[in-house]
Amino acid sequence: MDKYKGKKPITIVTGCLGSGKTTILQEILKDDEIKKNTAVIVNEFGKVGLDHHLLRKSVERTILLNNGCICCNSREDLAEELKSLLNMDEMGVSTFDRVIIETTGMADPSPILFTVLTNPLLQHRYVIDCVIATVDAKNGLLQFENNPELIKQITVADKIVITKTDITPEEEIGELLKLITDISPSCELHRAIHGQVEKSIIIGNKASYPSPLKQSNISRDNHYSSDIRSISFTIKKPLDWTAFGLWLSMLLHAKGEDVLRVKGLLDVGEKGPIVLNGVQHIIHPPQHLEEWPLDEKNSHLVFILRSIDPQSIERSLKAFQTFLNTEIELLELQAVL
Ligand SMILES: Nc1nc2c(ncn2[C@@H]2O[C@H](COP(=O)(O)OP(=O)(O)OP(=O)(O)O)[C@@H](O)[C@H]2O)c(=O)[nH]1
Repeated sequence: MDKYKGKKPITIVTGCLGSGKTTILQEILKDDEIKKNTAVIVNEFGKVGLDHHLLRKSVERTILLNNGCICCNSREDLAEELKSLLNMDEMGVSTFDRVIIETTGMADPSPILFTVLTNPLLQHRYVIDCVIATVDAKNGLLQFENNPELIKQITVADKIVITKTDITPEEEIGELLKLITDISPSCELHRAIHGQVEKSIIIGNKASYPSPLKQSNISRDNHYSSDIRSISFTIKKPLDWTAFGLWLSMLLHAKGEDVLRVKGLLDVGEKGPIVLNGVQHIIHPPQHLEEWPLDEKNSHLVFILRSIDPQSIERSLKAFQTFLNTEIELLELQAVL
């Protein structure tokens, strides 16, 4: 990759919770050439990241950073992973041409840029190729109101991909596009339905980052809104999917706006699990996987909540577990701030 002067390009994919980052990566990584030459770093809240299981199906070289949020604290873990990838590449153990970093939905991506641009070794060996922000057409207007990090993501991004245009009226998309271009008049705009994008949007950009304007956004102390918590569960036995659907509908009916994200890999007694995916009031059509992405077959369920006591979710789930015909165990309770 001469145009990068021997440096390995990094693409950062950011975007609000559930805005379609993993879906785009899964699509891109179907390309054999990209799959072979790409290392993926995924940052998720909590111990039970689910996205990396799904991405690992595409690329073996998928690393989960779950020690807090990639956007805050020290980014030493990210720096260490990037160095260790270089070591493996040099030893020929696992070679790669490019890194894709998927941030959490809550992330301000600028500390990632800061890490790469200020660490002497990383600066010498990597180049930030491009920052892509996904914006959910269906939830975007609401997310603009409630999620300050979306504005940071948009201001830092070189390219914005509007997702879920298939389920959003054109007028809403128009309103959203206007907001985005008001915030970032020079960004490139693209649309994606179910992750289908031109691969050149993600791969093969020119190493133009950072522009002086965007560099001024880079700081370490940006943070996301407080009162956000995550809670995750393991579920030991197959659960009753219909009863679970009922429980979840009740929860979202009562509190949907503050259930920022729900994700699950659920054993419902079939050969493979169901991937559950919800953003606020919207539950996307569950995906039935042919097989489990890992040897371990326990169900996992993760909630990211705003202004909701996570333990109330635990109490409610446990009270309902007889109907779910299973046993729910708390895996982790994380105060994000
Ligand atoms: N209808 C529709 N659904 C989509 C589209 N893109 C993604 N989805 C669905 O939206 C849900 C969330 O997508 P993900 O790719 O997991 O979102 P994410 O940004 O990686 O989520 P986090 O990592 O939790 O922030 C999934 O159920 C996807 O299938 C789209 O263009 N149209």
